[in-house]
Amino acid sequence: MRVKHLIETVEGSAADVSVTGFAIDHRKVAPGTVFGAFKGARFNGEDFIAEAIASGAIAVVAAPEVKVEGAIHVADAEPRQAFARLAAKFFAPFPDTTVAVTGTNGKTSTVELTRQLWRMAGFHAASIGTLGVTTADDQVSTGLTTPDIVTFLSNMAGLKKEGVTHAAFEASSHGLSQYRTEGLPVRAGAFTNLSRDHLDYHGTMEEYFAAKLRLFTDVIEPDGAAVVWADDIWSTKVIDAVKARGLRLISVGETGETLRLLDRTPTALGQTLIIEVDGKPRELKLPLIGAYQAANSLVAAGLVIATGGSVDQVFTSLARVAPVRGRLERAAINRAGAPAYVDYAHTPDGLEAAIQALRPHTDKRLIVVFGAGGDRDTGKRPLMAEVAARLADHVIVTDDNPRSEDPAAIRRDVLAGAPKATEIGDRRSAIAAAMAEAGAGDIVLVAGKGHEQGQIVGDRILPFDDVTVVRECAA
Ligand SMILES: CC(=O)N[C@H]1[C@@H](OP(=O)(O)OP(=O)(O)OC[C@H]2O[C@@H](n3ccc(=O)[nH]c3=O)[C@H](O)[C@@H]2O)O[C@H](CO)[C@@H](O)[C@@H]1O[C@H](C)C(=O)N[C@@H](C)C(=O)N[C@H](CCC(=O)O)C(=O)O
Ligand SMILES: Nc1ncnc2c1ncn2[C@@H]1O[C@H](COP(=O)(O)OP(=O)(O)OP(=O)(O)O)[C@@H](O)[C@H]1O
Ligand SMILES: N[C@H](CCC[C@H](N)C(=O)O)C(=O)O
Ligand SMILES: [Mg+2]
Repeated sequence: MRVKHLIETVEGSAADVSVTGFAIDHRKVAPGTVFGAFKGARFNGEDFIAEAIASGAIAVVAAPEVKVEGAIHVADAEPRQAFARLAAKFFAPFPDTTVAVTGTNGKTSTVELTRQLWRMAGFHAASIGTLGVTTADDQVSTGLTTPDIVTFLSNMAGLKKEGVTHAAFEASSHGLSQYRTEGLPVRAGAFTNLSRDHLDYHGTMEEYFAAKLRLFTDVIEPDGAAVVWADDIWSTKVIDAVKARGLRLISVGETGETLRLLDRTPTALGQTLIIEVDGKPRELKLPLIGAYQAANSLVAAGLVIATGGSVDQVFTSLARVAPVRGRLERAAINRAGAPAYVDYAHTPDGLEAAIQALRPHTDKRLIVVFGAGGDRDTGKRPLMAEVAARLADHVIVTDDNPRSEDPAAIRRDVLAGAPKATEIGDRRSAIAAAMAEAGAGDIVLVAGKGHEQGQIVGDRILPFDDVTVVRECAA
């Protein structure tokens, strides 16, 4: 591709130069690369412009006031957004039908369920998010929920080349505020919920919400659709923005209008839902437990309907969905017969949802093991503990990715919200204690890490998998 096909304003010989790729890290620049120079949390990409040009960058996307010598300066007050638009032109084409999911909790679950529903409808479908890039025959981890813009767009283009026609991706608030998932046409977007998380980054709930709202005000195509979980306290604001923009609205939940949840009855391995569609009640036997999984299933159903799926087909498929890795995953049953579940709950609201999901499945004790991550919102720590102390019978506080922080100090922050909890720093010992304690009829919940395969201590990732450890402790 030549420069003139990307940047119309360039004239003369520069317009005929070949563009070979895009990079936001100067160390990845090769001859012919377009370099994006952005101010970040740790570095200022503008400091690397000269080095990028020396390595062969032919154009630099940067703020207007920045000095660029020896390459084309694509000046924009929002350089990350301008870079996303250009990179998308370079990497296109993408899967024809692309949808995004935002919200504090439920993004991974919803994109994965959407992928499954599309697949059951006969489409070649994929999802991108915390679990990596998932297709019917492959799962490749990317490390972050929304990887950087270059990885994101090249992954999407790669999926198209593999024949994927339908893709659902997670739009995290970090990703949205850094324009990490932009540039390609988004046919529909979904909002799952908003509750406390990531205030270390966003500062206030209002700012955090504003980052998520951009999906609806800026990112979805003007003639696209929005699926909104209607029962959250922030949902009205999302619905107002969707209506103001003239997007097609699909609302789901007890107060939803498109798919209205009338009743929910837990069963041994799932739940029976009564959902009103077009004025008529329909029964659905969902093979997943917990109110939160019913919510995510309905949002996924909304996305499939928003992109042309039939209601009948969606309902038939929902009865056959497979569990999502690390979300209320039944990992083992101990010698006394107590089941142990692994769940990715890592916010106060998520922990509440996970415990509430399991409550109907025991009339005895519920033992919860959890911790809080280092280098993340510290304010959520005591709040998670308060939830656990209020809703569980025994709380064991342990470590969960301390990262650069002192694990004992993190535990102290957590324990402030649950003074009666047991403290066992080592995660394996904490899980072992819970598994040893659980008697017949009890339930163990190991929360916080879900699918994760490592414990991040300092800058090392030590292999650790909650499901494996639970199984070892049950044996
Ligand atoms: C706070 C945050 O979100 N940081 C992310 C962000 O970094 P940044 O833009 O602030 O980058 P920076 O490191 O300060 O560098 C600034 C610029 O200089 C460039 N640079 C830097 C150094 C150098 O030698 N040369 C160079 O060119 C960088 O490539 C960058 O463009 O952009 C980077 C690349 O896109 C990400 O890797 C990085 O994620 C860090 C590692 C991270 O931990 N992010 C977490 C908090 C995160 O984003 N999590 C959410 C999950 C949220 C959820 O689902 O709950 C996610 O979407 O994964
Ligand atoms: N709809 C929901 N309402 C409340 N809690 C939920 C909901 N969906 C999921 N959760 C809780 O959040 C946890 C994480 O779910 P999931 O991975 O789907 O969310 P996510 O938004 O992708 O999270 P992340 O921000 O880490 O990417 C679950 O294990 C569960 O405890
Ligand atoms: N996407 C979330 C996941 C948190 C998972 C938990 N295990 C932790 O490390 O805090 C984050 O990066 O904040
Ligand atoms: Mg996720």
